[in-house]
Amino acid sequence: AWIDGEVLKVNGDTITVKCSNEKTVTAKASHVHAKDPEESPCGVDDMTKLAYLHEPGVLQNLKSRYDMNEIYTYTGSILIAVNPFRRLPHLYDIQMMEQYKGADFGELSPHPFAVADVAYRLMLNEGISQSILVSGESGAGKTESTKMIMRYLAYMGGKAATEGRTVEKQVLQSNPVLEAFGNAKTVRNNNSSRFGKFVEIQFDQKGRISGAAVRTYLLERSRVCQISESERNYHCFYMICAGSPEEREKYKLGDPSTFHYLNQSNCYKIDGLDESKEYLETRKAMDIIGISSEEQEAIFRIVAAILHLGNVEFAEGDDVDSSKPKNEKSMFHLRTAAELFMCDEKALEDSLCKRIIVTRDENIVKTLDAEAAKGSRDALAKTVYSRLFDWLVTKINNSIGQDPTSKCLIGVLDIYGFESFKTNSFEQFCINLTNEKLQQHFNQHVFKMEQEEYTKEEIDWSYIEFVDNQDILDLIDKHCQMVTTSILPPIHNRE
Ligand SMILES: Nc1ncnc2c1ncn2[C@@H]1O[C@H](COP(=O)(O)OP(=O)(O)OP(=O)(O)O)[C@@H](O)[C@H]1O
Repeated sequence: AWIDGEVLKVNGDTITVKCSNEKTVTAKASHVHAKDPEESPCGVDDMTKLAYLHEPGVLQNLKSRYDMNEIYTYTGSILIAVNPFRRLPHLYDIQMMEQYKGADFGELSPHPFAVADVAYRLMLNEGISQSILVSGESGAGKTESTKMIMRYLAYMGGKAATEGRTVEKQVLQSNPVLEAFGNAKTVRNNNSSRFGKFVEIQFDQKGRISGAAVRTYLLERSRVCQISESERNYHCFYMICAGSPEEREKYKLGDPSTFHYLNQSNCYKIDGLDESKEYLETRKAMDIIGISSEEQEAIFRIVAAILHLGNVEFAEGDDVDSSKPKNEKSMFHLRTAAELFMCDEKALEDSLCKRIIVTRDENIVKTLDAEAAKGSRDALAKTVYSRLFDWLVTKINNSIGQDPTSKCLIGVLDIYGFESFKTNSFEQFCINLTNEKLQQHFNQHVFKMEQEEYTKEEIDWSYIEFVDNQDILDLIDKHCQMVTTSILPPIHNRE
């Protein structure tokens, strides 16, 4: 970390500093940064007001503010949020929304409501659609910030005292449903979104919410079958295991530890989270969105079926390179999965233990060995789950409904940030590439376009050095396009 100090001696490009931890250090001048001796201990609410804008200055400012419970800071029109890791309800209540309503940007303390308010006013006054990008690494607080922004927009654009399901209520209630199926506990975040989303809120000419749509990206499918230490599978699996005794009986469910897809990590509970309560809340949210009880029943049947599917193990079959369910226990889970999927048990078994190769003249059935059958089982579980997720999103969109006459919308992009694990897969590659693209968008708008404008208007300014990642993007983007067109089958066949 950076440390405070007092300069004792300057010798060419080396500087000797007496640090606040009493150590004396000699360092290269480029590694030492100036500090404003008159800087306020409370920091500044906009980084552009800092006398010296460099990394230690920015970090020091954020820390000073955080120590005073100020978790938000501006850098011009960008809002930086530092995760408080504790509830701060007073920051987000109705009185707070009232205060930010129509207030000039920068007049009040930095806040997501202020960003949402600017977007709302610009949309109303200039008739131009707006987008708010929320980015940061896992656990930084993106989803929480997105929810605040959506709450504010729902407050501003809500219809007063309307009975029943209003669009804004439906939009807000889509969060718990998406979170139940798309969020999971990770090492860094107990409620980590394992998908990206772009929420579009449409408004009529009077600025009232008239429709909405949620677009989701890159659901982490591998988690359905494989979880690392200290992590969990998607919340909905644990919720259904905590359902009422009748439901557990109906779905033939037991403790999460009895299911292979849940017991790989020895982590079942999340502190302070009551799974059975969450389950009821999710059901309630589904009611509000307009998912019928039959549909809800079908959704949870599939969730339970996936758990049973994961418990089907395979043994060598009678023929060479063939397989069959390992024992009576596996047969039970296969039967239950088939019942819940409402499909033929034999057909399900065949789909796991055999593969059909389609040639021009005939269909050849090839048996699979036990290892390959396990692969088919996992592929089926992942595919069914991701289709269930996509179906839910479509259902949410159909229920909320879009307004074909709407001219303006505000989009909020909440997409997961850079990830780097011990072992990284294709999923991390896609996530990081997306983030690089967002960074490029940011570079374009904040540096490139701004500086071009300065040059055009012949304003005297000093060029800001920034790392431009365009070369990397071109390398991957163009290379990927070549690979995609030359080798890979269409997306839906690419298990
Ligand atoms: N403004 C806030 N007030 C209170 N708690 C917060 C706030 N922001 C974040 N948190 C806490 O931090 C946790 C992680 O935040 P969040 O889920 O928003 O992170 P994220 O950036 O969306 O992470 P991921 O990319 O993993 O989904 C939340 O569950 C919440 O406990």
